[in-house]
Amino acid sequence: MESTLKDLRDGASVLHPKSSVAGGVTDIYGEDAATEDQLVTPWTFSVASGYSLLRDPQHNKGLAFTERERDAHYLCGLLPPAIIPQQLQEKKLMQNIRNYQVPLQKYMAMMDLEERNERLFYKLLIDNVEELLPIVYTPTVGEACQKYGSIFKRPQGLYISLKERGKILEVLKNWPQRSIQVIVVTDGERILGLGDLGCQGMGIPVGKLALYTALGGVRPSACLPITIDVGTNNETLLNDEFYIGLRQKRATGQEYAELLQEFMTAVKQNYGEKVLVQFEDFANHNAFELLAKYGTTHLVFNDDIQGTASVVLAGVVAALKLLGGKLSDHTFLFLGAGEAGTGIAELIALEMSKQAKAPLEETRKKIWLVDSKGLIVSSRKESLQHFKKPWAHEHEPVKDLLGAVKAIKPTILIGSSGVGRTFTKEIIEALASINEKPLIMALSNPTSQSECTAEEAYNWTKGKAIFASGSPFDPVEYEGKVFVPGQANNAYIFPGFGLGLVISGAIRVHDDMLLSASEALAGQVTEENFEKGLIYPPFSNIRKISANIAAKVAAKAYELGLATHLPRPTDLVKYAESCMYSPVYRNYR
Ligand SMILES: NC(=O)C1=CN([C@@H]2O[C@H](COP(=O)(O)OP(=O)(O)OC[C@H]3O[C@@H](n4cnc5c(N)ncnc54)[C@H](OP(=O)(O)O)[C@@H]3O)[C@@H](O)[C@H]2O)C=CC1
Ligand SMILES: CC(=O)C(=O)O
Ligand SMILES: [Mg+2]
Repeated sequence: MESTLKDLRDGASVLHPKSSVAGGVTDIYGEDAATEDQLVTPWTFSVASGYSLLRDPQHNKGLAFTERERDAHYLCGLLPPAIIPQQLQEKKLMQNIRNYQVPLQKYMAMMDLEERNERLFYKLLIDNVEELLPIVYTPTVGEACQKYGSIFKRPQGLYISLKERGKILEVLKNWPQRSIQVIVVTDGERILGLGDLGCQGMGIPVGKLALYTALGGVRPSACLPITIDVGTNNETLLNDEFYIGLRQKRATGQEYAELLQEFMTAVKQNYGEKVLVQFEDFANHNAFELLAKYGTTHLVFNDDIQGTASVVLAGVVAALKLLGGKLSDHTFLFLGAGEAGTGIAELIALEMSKQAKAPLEETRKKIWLVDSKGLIVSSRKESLQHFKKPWAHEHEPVKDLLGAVKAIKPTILIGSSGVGRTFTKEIIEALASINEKPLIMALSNPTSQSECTAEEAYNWTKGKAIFASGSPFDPVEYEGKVFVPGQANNAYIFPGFGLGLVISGAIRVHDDMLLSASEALAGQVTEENFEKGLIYPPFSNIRKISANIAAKVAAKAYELGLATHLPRPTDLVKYAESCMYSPVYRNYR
């Protein structure tokens, strides 16, 4: 009864849902503390063996089960005689995956593997990250979301729709894992640059969380993908007989806000204050508001606004080695003034203001944005959405990007419009005529929405450009020289960033943590990378990179008094590494 006494000492009620029962096991869902008329979830736990062990993806090892394990766990006869170690299983599966010609087939093979044998899935992803990232993540995940209704086999993650209004807490309790550390949630309204994919956006939280584990080392059982289904305005999906979501137009206004409020409250109630909620691919009319509203009460992070800002700032800071000058010596022009565009602009302005000890209002003036109506200027201020207003500088109206390049003369051009091929030959040539080495970042995903291709960037600048894109491009040969494009994607940041929050027990996200993550990433670019024209390190080193990011983010959390994991570990890099999930098979007793 020790913990019950402790609860009483702490002033908690004996019926507190987190109270412990005899034996010291935490009664997480309050089954034992509930009164007879309260509803409880009848969870049971058992040791998997025999046939069910082979069908349990968390514990299945396939042909890697040893003789002793086969004897001890009733597996004899259920497997052919060969014993194949994990390394060889990996070799065979990589061969199978390479045999598929179509990326979506590779995606489906990877998802099947995840459902069959989770550790082997992560072993493949970690060891072959550069090859498999474009499969489980952008660009293929975009196509998977578009076709989710047809390729859907088994549900992954939690679906919370308007039908669950009033019982979201109960829905959360249906999820088998209880110690959740990271939730990635979408409402599917702005999936990459592909627009409203409704409930089929689930591929994104699933993919992002696979990266949380593979790239950042957060345990898979601590990750929870969620899609909030409030309907879709995508007519094609509404008329698609295989569509898996609610067949109605999107709920908005109070109805939407109340569902999100119930969700955020239930999440905190169920998982506590330290669970990280990552908002992903919400449309900007909700994204900024949700971040502002819940940023003061929950541990929330918007990957599109904040993660993207941190990764782009890192790339720009690294690129200064090639471009020369300080951050404040450069002039930035964005195509796209939404979540990504204004999020990046704000973090660059913040870093500039810290470096130059200048007011934010001043440093913002080095940054210009173009939206679908042209250059954002002061005469448009009244009609602008709130997140664009800080960027409405004094200038005469300019109707398009070409005009803006000529008028503003940027040194750095950033695409965050979600619209493919908007960096035309004329625009890139105009940029190259102003700059010895223009930095071009075409951030929009997937590949079809990239503002230009790597080949276009190098050809149209006659090999002068430093180029990075949101989705990967192959190296390009121009006049006998090979140019390696970098990948400016928030996947460099969010896994390490989240790990840093988790290991420090952070309770809030602070902008200074984004700057720390950025600094850590920029610091990982080597001379060898620079020589190839790269402004990001290769993804093959991502676990080391993530540990460094996590350590810097955690250090900042401690410095700001936002960390609850005490005492602070002395060597945070080593500590981060020691916390990272390993996909190597465990031995069974
Ligand atoms: N590489 C990475 O890590 C990331 C990439 N992205 C990508 O960035 C893109 C945009 O995302 P996000 O910022 O969230 O989207 P938003 O919808 O918030 O913003 C899009 C912006 O682009 C503008 N725009 C759209 N079409 C045009 C056009 N033809 N000409 C000029 N401007 C245009 C919009 O103008 P208006 O406001 O007038 O409608 C809006 O300002 C997506 O493709 C996404 O995949 C996002 C996050 C991370
Ligand atoms: C990468 C990402 O988060 C996006 O394109 O939305
Ligand atoms: Mg996103």
